[in-house]
Amino acid sequence: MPHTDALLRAHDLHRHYREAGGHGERRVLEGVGLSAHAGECVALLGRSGSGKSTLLNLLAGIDRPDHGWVEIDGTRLSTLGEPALTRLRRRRVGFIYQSFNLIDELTVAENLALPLALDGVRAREAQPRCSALLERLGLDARAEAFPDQLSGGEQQRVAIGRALIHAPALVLADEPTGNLDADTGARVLELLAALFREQGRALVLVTHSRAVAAIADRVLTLERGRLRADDTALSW
Ligand SMILES: Nc1ncnc2c1ncn2[C@@H]1O[C@H](COP(=O)(O)OP(=O)(O)OP(=O)(O)O)[C@@H](O)[C@H]1O
Repeated sequence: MPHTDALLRAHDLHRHYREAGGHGERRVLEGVGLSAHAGECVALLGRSGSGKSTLLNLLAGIDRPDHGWVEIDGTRLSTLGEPALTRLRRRRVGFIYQSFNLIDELTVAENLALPLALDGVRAREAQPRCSALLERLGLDARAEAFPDQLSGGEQQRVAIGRALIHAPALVLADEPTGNLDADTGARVLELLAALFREQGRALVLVTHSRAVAAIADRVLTLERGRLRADDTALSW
């Protein structure tokens, strides 16, 4: 696979934690490599405690590896200081969380526009992008509602929009349908899959669910600190 067009590349990532009490180490990641291209969805499976969140935090530049490197859209995160890393995260990465993480005091439209506002995009430029995306999300009638007036599925649709509005290279999703019932989750997932492919982002999706992993182009399992291709996953 050519590396040049990968939006995400991670090489030989190691992350160890000191055991409680200060003796010994918990070796969570021991040589993880991963890449994702435009329009590609990679699902990460793994038992609880296998290190999925640890890996997502390294890919997002929220945490730094003990060894190895991560590149987003050709920029190696280890070359950036904290302000530049924060800027890159705001511009080039979108996050979708299990618990939606919308801001209660902001309307749907304001939540959606937040990544643009944080990046200094003027309201006049942001507005048409927000309107178009709200329509695509089926939320145009809810633009002025607040998160607590929305269903779980609607809240996650807003969160998906917020993760995509600023045209990130990479979208990281952590159990995006974990708080939704099966039907709502399936519809939200369908929308997520359609949108990120249309827009040519790379999506890394952490999940426990086989149904969720089924939207992925590749399924990888984290086990004993390493990633392995899950050959059975695509034929579930
Ligand atoms: N800051 C930390 N300090 C010490 N140990 C940690 C820290 N963060 C995570 N760990 C340990 O690393 C291991 C992996 O945790 P992680 O949260 O990455 O797993 P996970 O696969 O995301 O689990 P889950 O599916 O339950 O969310 C666990 O044993 C956890 O206790």
